[in-house]
Amino acid sequence: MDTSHLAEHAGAAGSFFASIFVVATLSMRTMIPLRVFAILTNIILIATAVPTHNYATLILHAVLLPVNTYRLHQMLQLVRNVKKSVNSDLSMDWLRPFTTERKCTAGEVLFYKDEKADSMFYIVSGRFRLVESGIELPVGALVGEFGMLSPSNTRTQTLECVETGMVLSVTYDQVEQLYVQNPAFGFYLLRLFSARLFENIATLEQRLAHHATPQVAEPKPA
Ligand SMILES: Nc1ncnc2c1ncn2[C@@H]1O[C@@H]2COP(=O)(O)O[C@H]2[C@H]1O
Repeated sequence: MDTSHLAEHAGAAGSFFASIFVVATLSMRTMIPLRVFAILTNIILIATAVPTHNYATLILHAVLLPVNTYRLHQMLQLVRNVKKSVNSDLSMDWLRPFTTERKCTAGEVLFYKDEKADSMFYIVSGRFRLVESGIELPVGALVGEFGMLSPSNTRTQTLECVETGMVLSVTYDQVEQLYVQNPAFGFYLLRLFSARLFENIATLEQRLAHHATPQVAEPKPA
């Protein structure tokens, strides 16, 4: 039986469906649906390349399929870990693949107040202190997000290393990409930012109230 006609039809149908999936993939705005559609496109093109003996397409999509699958797995893991962090304030180890290590020695200043900001830090070890407020940041804390979200993109405080340690730095460009791709990460950042903002407002209110309290004069001895 001549199967060449069947192979031709399978190839044409496959190309038609693959074209639809390519358009769908390229029109996806977020990373997870984009990878899902890319994987479906790879599978269709592999399946249709076999009967038509289109080996170039077969090899290309056989290479792209594991790449897309791995990237999808990474994204899903990221979203899962971010959700855990949002719910229970767990460690942010999931951020590690997107960061650069930086060693800090005691006395070193990571950034100064009012300086232009382009990255945030995740504290891995050592001790770090915000100079103006005196707040000591624990291991596992993320610091430097105000610089990204404030209109002037400048630091609101100075960060000093008190005891030698290590931080992971992540650029705002990278954070913006994660923010757009993962609404859960964006939500985590907003919660962190607003919690600290409220804390700072409460501290300022306390200071103001303290200064506004009328000083009661000591009664003079008779
Ligand atoms: N109340 C707070 N507690 C912990 N960290 C804070 C607090 N307020 C500000 N910060 C951090 O201090 C950082 C100083 O640099 P940024 O302004 O870029 O970002 C700021 C926040 O990440």
